[in-house]
Amino acid sequence: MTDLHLWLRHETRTTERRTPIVPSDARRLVESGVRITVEDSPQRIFPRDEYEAAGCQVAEAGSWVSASARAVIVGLKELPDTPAELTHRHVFFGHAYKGQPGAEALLRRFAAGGGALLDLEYLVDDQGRRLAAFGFWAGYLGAALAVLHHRGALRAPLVPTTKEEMEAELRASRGEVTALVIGALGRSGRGARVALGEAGVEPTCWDLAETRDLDRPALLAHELLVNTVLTTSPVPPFLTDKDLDDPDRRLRTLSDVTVDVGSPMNVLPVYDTTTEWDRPVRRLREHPPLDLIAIDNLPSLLPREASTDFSAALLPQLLDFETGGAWGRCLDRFRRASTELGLTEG
Ligand SMILES: NC(=O)c1ccc[n+]([C@@H]2O[C@H](COP(=O)([O-])OP(=O)(O)OC[C@H]3O[C@@H](n4cnc5c(N)ncnc54)[C@H](O)[C@@H]3O)[C@@H](O)[C@H]2O)c1
Repeated sequence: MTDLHLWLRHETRTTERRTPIVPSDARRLVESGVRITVEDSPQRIFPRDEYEAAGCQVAEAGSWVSASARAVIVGLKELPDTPAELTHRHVFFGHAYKGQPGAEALLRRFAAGGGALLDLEYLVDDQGRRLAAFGFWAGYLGAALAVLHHRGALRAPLVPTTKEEMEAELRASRGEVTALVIGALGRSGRGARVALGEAGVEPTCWDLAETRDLDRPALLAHELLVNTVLTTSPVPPFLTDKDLDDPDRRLRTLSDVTVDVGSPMNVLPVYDTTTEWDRPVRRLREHPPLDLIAIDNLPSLLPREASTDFSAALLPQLLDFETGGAWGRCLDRFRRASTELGLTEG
């Protein structure tokens, strides 16, 4: 028997239809003695009935603020701006350790309330490998949208779809295109290669070895670039404004899956705002044209597939919540970030 009480919160972003725990995995947790409360959420891809049938209790959207202190609040994306003091342990993607905009403010809220961020991005094994990630589907969609746009076949606004529908669109699209995937050996890179393959495109694949001494003319000679790198220390940018102004540039479509906008790790400091589902493409240059796709919630476009894979990876970690070393590492990372900001004593 465990004392663990997980509280699955509603996501405030209206386009966020994913969930980190799908009903079938919620059932497994309940069967192992975990108590689960699920907030009602109009946009979540799995309906509340399926969670109820799995043995979860249902609560109102946003009611986590008054959940018992020992409940662990589980979500994916950003918290609402209130309350100012965060008292619970929160499991989600905080984007708070790379100096991102809003990072310090979030950590201050935890410091003020005595709560803790257990950031899913830092849930790693003892070799530092991520244990649960959406990367594959992010890369898949980043490349899929790019190739569809490049071929004049992208419809906006974007709406959530299924793998079968996306695959059919990719197969039906036509047109020669030279594509480069950077970060090709990672999860997103693999997804990008699969999507391009479905579109009949064989991309050039670069990873660490190929960017150590960056061949800029070779990069600019591709028509489509999908960036899927995950950097933990600053590296020289892959593209600068000067490259964008190069009249010989063949690059026409840039899909940045990494979207490290505003972070010192950003390898594409040639734009400063993401693009969104209603206007997924923004023109960065006219002569010659260069279009940008930089959407930071790509896997939400395939909410069922992305949630199911993510939840399957998270389940063993949740079953191991009280004893798992991975959560201890997450907590250590949070404490280190708070100490570095002078919010807590080291
Ligand atoms: N846009 C979205 O919706 C979305 C969703 C999920 C993940 N992401 C982001 O996608 C990125 C990739 O995630 P992942 O799960 O694929 O990570 P990953 O660790 O599986 O793969 C990253 C790859 O980048 C490579 N790499 C690192 N530095 C490089 C460099 N300087 N040059 C070339 N290659 C380099 C690594 O060797 C690795 O193969 C992350 O930044 C993640 O936050 C975005």
